[in-house]
Amino acid sequence: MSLVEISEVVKTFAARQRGAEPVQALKGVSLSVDEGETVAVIGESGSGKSTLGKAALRLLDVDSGTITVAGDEIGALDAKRLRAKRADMQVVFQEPFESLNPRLAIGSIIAEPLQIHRPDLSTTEIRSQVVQMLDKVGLPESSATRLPGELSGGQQQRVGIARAVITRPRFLVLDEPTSSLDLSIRAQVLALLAELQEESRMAYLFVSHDMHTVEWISDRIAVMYLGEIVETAPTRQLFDAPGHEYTRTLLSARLSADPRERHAYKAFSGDTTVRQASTA
Ligand SMILES: Nc1ncnc2c1ncn2[C@@H]1O[C@H](COP(=O)(O)OP(=O)(O)OP(=O)(O)O)[C@@H](O)[C@H]1O
Repeated sequence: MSLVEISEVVKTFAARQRGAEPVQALKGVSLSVDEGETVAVIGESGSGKSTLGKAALRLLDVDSGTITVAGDEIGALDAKRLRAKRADMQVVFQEPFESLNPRLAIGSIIAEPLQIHRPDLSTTEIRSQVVQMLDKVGLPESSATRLPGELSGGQQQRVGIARAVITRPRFLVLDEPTSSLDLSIRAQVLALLAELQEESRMAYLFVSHDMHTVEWISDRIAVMYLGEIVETAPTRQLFDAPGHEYTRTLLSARLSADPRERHAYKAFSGDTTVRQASTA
């Protein structure tokens, strides 16, 4: 059994506008992630990638299906056990600044998960772990007293990563963690994520629309289209010999979430469901 087992997950959202149809964001999605493995989820905007990432951590409840993380079916946990389980499964979002409290010093932000999950630790122990963590993510110790707004985007994302891994989770969801960063900084942050994974054997579910990023970081790739996984394959195999026609379109278009580039999909002529959707 894999560290993370997602099985037949269905999630429907009520329509955002009155009178519109509900959105079936996940239509029976199954996916597994092993210890030490990075599985990327790719697909165009609105295909359900973020919903899958959130469901995998029970940041939202699903309609049906099961998600097991390190032996616990997270949908079945009561509030107290779910809270404890959060030490084991964490998330890094796309916009570091939006996910950091602008009024808290960096040291306090990174310490917070430890204060919640490790009440046995003394203030001195927590402080020492925060200092070690700053070093590990490549930030100077002096940044502990700074506010998020005083750091660059890349440094802010290092803080987001430090906060996510300080409780030594076994499973990390990374939702476009480098999309808001400049290319050179992006490479550094990806290298940091790879290094952390190598040390701790964390399982990564890596949501992205950037083919270059996923080619570099992932072991396997799941391709999502309109709430379904249409193909899962080892990264090299997916790039060299994509099995599904939609994947081929994604690769040739070097998918962008930018709607102005959506016209690329008009060229797609895959199976009926996909063709109908791409021209809708
Ligand atoms: N809270 C919500 N209420 C209603 N609809 C939602 C909600 N969250 C997501 N959706 C819809 O569910 C579908 C999947 O959204 P999701 O954000 O998972 O896609 P995505 O592939 O991550 O897209 P992006 O790359 O733009 O982040 C979309 O049609 C979206 O509009």
